[in-house]
Amino acid sequence: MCLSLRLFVSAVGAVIGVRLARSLYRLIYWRRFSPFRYMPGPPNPSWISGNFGRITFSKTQEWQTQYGPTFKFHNLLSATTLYTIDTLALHRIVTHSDVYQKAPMARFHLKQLLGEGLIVAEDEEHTKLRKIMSPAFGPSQIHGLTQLFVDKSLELSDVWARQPQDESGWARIDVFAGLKAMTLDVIGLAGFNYQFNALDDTKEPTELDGAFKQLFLQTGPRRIRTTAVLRGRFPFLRPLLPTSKKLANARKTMDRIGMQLLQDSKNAIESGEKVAERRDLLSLLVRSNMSEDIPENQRLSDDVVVSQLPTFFAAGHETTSTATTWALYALAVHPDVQTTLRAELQTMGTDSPSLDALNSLPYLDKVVREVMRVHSPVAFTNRMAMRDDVIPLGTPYTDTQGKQHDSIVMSKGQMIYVPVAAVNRDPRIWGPDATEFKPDRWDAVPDAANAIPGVWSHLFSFLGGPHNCIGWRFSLAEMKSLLYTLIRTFEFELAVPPEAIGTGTIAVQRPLLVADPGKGAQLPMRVRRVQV
Ligand code: HEM
Repeated sequence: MCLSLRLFVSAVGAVIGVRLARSLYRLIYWRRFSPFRYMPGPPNPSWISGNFGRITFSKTQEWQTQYGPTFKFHNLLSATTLYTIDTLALHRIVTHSDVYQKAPMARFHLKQLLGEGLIVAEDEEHTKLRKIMSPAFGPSQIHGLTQLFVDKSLELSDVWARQPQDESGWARIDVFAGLKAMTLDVIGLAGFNYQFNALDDTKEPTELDGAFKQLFLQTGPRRIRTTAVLRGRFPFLRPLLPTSKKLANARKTMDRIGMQLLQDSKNAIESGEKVAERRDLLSLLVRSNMSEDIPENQRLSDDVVVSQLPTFFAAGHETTSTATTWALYALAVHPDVQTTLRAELQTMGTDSPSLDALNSLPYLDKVVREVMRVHSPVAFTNRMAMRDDVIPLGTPYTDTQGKQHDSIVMSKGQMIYVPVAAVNRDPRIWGPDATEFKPDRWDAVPDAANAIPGVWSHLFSFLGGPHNCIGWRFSLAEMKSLLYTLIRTFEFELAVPPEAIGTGTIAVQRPLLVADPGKGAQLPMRVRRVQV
């Protein structure tokens, strides 16, 4: 072996040795000295996988009943993870974004997919991006986009009306697929003035659609997935384990098309012609970035602007289609609510309501809030402590030695599971019927709900603090437009028993068939035109 190769192998060996020693030290530390060692929580079934893979909503509910609102579980490689639905603790976690951030491993994976988007930025970079992007998501912008939301909802209802029907007029439709196509078309046009044409089955999928699908493919050969996990977990392995070729090609296509779209937006803005017509988020972002309010040295580079496209795509499209799918599920399971909602919507004499008109419908508003509470589309997120801290607790926990704690001592590196859906369904806040779908509960919001540190409606669905969902107004306007159009036009029933519908274990809670999860997200429904 030549000298340089020997030196290289020794250097890699030394790095691996140091990393392993550090991991071992951390493990011994967590086991013997961590403030978490006496925190209650489920037993660790495996040193390698911990409780990972078993963490479903119902499992965490079981643990909550057994161990209380604050407990620990074990993640991969037995990493201790804090679980808490204590609203005082969650307030500190989401509002102190200098201390509690997405873990480096999560950010690494997100960056691989999305580039330098808002969702991966932290600290000053995040503040800067958020300041430039916020105007694109403000109330007047969303008013302007509502016509697009309604037009696309009408297009979806035309597609559904054309589906084959039985003799009573019922069609069997996977509503999730239709809603996904609709929200894809919307995010293309509203996000970056791009026609995906997903609702038009006479058109071939676009090149950008293909690139995004490739990028966000959940599955892939086991070797590729394992490599991705190793690259995320052990940064020093990254130069030795290259990313998948398909992923790299998809990113290249996306960046190339993104640059073209950005150039189009810049040309339109500079020529001054279409400024008033261009309402897409990208054009607004470009305009905001060029405005005099933003000092030259604070402006975003083209690469960073283009990186926001996959972020809009990832964060803004399946979340809203998932939420609306669950709304149709809830309305099918509660036909009385569906009938009351339809009666309210039919009082409006137009197919094309404005956002103000949609917002003036009180029952629609209650239904949307209740869907976002019971069927929170993002069930959880994660944070890591970037430095030592103490988290106050509203409800103290008793450790396994019988000692009571009114705060949690956090060490740098401590992982936290932020249980969004569990907070929205906490019986201590919403009462014993917390898991039931009852839109009328919004006539009298319980006082305890005021403590939920969420940006919207006493709910945690869009999170709170500096990283709250920037697209919450966008999403609610789109969802209301969809429900307005679809419920006025069609009746909905489930095509399978409610127990046959489940959810996966990933953060976005898509519906799937319990008997056939391999087929992916779907919600088969019976749909027919409203009988007059
Ligand atoms: C029902 C629909 C939606 C739900 C439930 C939802 C939920 C969330 C949640 C929980 C977060 C915080 C994630 C975290 O920090 O760990 C988030 C962040 C974000 N969402 Fe949404 N979202 C929805 C729709 C949208 C839409 C329509 C867009 C854009 C068009 C969008 C764009 C974003 C972005 C860019 C972030 C990152 C914000 C930041 O870190 O400052 N979301 N969303």
